[in-house]
Amino acid sequence: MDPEAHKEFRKYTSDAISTLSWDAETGTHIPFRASVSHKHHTWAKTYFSNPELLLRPQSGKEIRLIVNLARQCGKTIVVVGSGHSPNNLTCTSSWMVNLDGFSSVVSENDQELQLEVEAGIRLYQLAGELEKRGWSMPNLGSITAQSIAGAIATNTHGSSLRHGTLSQAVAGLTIMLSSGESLRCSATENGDLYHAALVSLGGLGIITHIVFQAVPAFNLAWKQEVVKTPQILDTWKTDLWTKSEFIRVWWFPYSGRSVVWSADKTEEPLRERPHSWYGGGLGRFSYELALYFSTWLPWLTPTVERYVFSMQYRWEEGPTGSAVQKGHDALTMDCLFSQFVNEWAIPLEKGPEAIQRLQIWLDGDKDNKSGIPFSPKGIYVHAPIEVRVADTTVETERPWLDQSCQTGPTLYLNATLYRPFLKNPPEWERYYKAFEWLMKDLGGRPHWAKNFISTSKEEFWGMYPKMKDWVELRNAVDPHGVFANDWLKKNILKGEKGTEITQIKEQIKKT
Ligand SMILES: Cc1cc2nc3c(=O)[nH]c(=O)nc-3n(C[C@H](O)[C@H](O)[C@H](O)COP(=O)(O)OP(=O)(O)OC[C@H]3O[C@@H](n4cnc5c(N)ncnc54)[C@H](O)[C@@H]3O)c2cc1C
Ligand SMILES: O=C1O[C@H](CO)C(O)=C1O
Repeated sequence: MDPEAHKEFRKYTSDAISTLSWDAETGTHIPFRASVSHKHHTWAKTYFSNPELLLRPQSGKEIRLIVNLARQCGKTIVVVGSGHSPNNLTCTSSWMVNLDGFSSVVSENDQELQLEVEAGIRLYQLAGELEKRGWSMPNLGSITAQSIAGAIATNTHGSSLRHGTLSQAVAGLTIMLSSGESLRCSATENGDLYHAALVSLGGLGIITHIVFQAVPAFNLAWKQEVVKTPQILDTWKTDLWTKSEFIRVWWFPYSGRSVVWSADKTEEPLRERPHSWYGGGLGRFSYELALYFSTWLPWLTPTVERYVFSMQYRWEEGPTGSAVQKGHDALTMDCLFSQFVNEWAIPLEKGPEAIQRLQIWLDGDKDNKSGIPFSPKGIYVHAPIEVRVADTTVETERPWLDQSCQTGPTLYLNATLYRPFLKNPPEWERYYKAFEWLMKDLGGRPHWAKNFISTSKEEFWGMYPKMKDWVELRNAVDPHGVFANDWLKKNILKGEKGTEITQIKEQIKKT
């Protein structure tokens, strides 16, 4: 941007901030945290964007001020939680809002074990607030860095056939629409908006409050064991997914082995997880370095993965670690460093076929027994492929954009590819194209937050029976398109047009 244009731009946006912070009711300026032309990137540094303004409101009044001004000035708003979505869902050149400063507990209901919180609260903060009260989150994914609103907006899940996705623990929410109006929603109040907003993709408004349904605090006794992968397939329909409350499987396609992690609630005393040099900084750095070299010598990848597997776990079958930890500590893990993650939800019963066909493909796919119409030649992948489940057989209405299987329990296959020192792995797009072809062949739908690369707007409309309802409701509650952000326009919204941007001062005087 040339110096004159940049000077003009800074004046325009400093006007915006001074206008933004003016509170007509009190005739004073609200102290406002805003930064001009912010540099945003996702956690994994997979995507970058340059929002014109990053605004960090600390109160509901400030949030309403921002929404009203954005509407009046034809700006779009993208709310960013902790920016952990690996795709470009939170990228924008317009206004970005972050609620890290809007993260307090509002009220609690001891009888119902419910906590109402401001929506910027991070999961680890929420876990701490619940623990103070002797409560816990019923289920969790791999980390707790996300904001609660951000985690549910893309339908974050854990791995248990006795729990659904995290959205299932949301008993109610309050959403501020582009009109500036706030609506409380639940299964019995504004039910349609509630089911649309439970997986909102940031497209309906700013979720300002969430009523979280907790459970009594619990500790988990967990163990992990190395098994030959065929054993996973043999026990798929018997007790693999039912023998414990929480179960996740890490599949190592070059080792012929998988690790089964299982956990159940316990009264036993806490017992720390085993430490090894491999699990610390040195092990993590040595893995990243080895993967970096394998980006130059891809054929080395299987050897690296087998070495890392034997260091991290063990080669022969059998137990490889156990502990007793608080629920939210046991369920989370170190997800290492920058990565692409391409995760799809398919019907649980299709799991063995998915794993067998992908393994055949990765082994070279002689005679094209996998049925995947792309060559695996020269493609080497990283491990593990995460194999996780959710109980999506609940009778109550599901979130409209819930990517889980609608007719029974769901399997999630997560094809993680690491980016050692931010370097993309070779042939990653060819791998993902083949993986996604297989997932679609098995009736799958991609995780909204992750790095899917070959699903069109038309395909999404075919995948989701409630998509038309969701878009119609979205357009009805946001006629000005304040929350019709770039990602939604590219992936979901048909024929959406943004509004013209006019001068902020003149705009405010008129209203
Ligand atoms: C290391 C790592 C581990 C992960 N583990 C798992 C896992 O185990 N299981 C799983 O399913 N996913 C997992 N994820 C994905 C992650 O849970 C989701 O991407 C989640 O959406 C990120 O939450 P966030 O707060 O960072 O939201 P962001 O990525 O910042 O935003 C996500 C969406 O939420 C919207 N949003 C945020 N706040 C609000 C608000 N207040 N009102 C309205 N919209 C809002 C944003 O606009 C955006 O559309 C993982 C990601 C990483 C990087
Ligand atoms: O998106 C995700 O990243 C981690 C894997 O590293 C995980 O479990 C996800 O889900």
